[in-house]
Amino acid sequence: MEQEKNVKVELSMITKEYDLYKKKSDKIKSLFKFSQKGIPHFWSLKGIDLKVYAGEAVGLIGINGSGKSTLSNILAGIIPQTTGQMMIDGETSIIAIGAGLKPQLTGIENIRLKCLMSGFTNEQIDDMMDDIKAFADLGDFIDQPVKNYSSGMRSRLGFAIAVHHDPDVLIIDEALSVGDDTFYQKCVERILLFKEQGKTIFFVSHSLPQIETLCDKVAWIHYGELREYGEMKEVVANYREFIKWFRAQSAADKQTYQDDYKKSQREFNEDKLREYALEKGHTEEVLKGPSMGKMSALTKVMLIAMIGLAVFFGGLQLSGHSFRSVINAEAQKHEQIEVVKEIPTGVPDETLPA
Ligand SMILES: Nc1ncnc2c1ncn2[C@@H]1O[C@H](COP(=O)(O)OP(=O)(O)OP(=O)(O)O)[C@@H](O)[C@H]1O
Repeated sequence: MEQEKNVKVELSMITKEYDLYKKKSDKIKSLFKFSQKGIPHFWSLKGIDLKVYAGEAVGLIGINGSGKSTLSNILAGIIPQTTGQMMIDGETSIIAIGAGLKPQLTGIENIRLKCLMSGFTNEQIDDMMDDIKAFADLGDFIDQPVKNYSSGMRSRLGFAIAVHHDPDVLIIDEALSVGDDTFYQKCVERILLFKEQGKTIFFVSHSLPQIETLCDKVAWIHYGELREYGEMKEVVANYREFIKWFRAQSAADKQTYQDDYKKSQREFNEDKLREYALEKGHTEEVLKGPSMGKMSALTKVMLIAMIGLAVFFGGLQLSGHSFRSVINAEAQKHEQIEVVKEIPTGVPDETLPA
């Protein structure tokens, strides 16, 4: 029975909204504006619900730009969702081509860096190093900077590091599409072993045969929406039908279809999201996001006040009088006995009387 299974990942109304600034300076200017009016928005994800159990491998499919990588990056904690709730039971690790690898560092240095960042000690890394090197099977290239690697070699290194981290949730974003057959087989075996161990796998791929080999369930993302989620065979069959239908359309009709969906992603907003959430039986609570999504008006007021104070004190300093000396001059002028001693300007002022 499904209820008895262990829920590993639960997403409720996950959205990702991007502000489409024309210039970098517009982004800075927006920090000082209280209204977001006039800034075009784009909702890459429009409220994704997903419940995944231990030991399941879930394929994420969809046409280009549908939101697969956005979702996998949110799952991996690389980017925050704008709104929505995400529960992940355990550690996640993502393998995407080159993700998280430092191009200037060698393969060995990248292994050490990523392992240290994940909390392993140098001794533990020494113990794991030979296994990781063997899995990556890069020969002498392991001592070369990663910037000299092909995409397949980067994928090998990323895969080797990630599987040795032994994550509870493994996210593979197109990383298998660039490897050769031998490496692909090795990864497939490892992924199947992970499944047996009750780990959860998200697998992003345009290759339906790969999805069919590895996945139990499939989430079909379509222009930011979860169009279908269910048993692999059924969803893949429906997706194939859609692709066939889409390819049969004229160039003009394809364009209109895409334009309409993109328009709806630009015109999506909080009201529509609320309506959609309630329709799906969620409460308002679920619409909250991680607080880092957007700056609130209060945060903006505080930021502007702090910048104002910095400019004010900086101005006093620049004009040759520190804030402290101005206060003391004022105090002496009014024959006050108290000497202001400790107003922290951060800059020592030798001109002050002791
Ligand atoms: N930083 C960003 N700013 C604005 N829009 C973005 C940003 N990142 C992604 N997008 C948009 O979000 C949508 C989803 O992108 P995403 O990369 O998740 O799609 P995808 O399904 O992984 O595509 P592909 O199959 O081509 O890799 C796209 O329309 C993309 O243009």
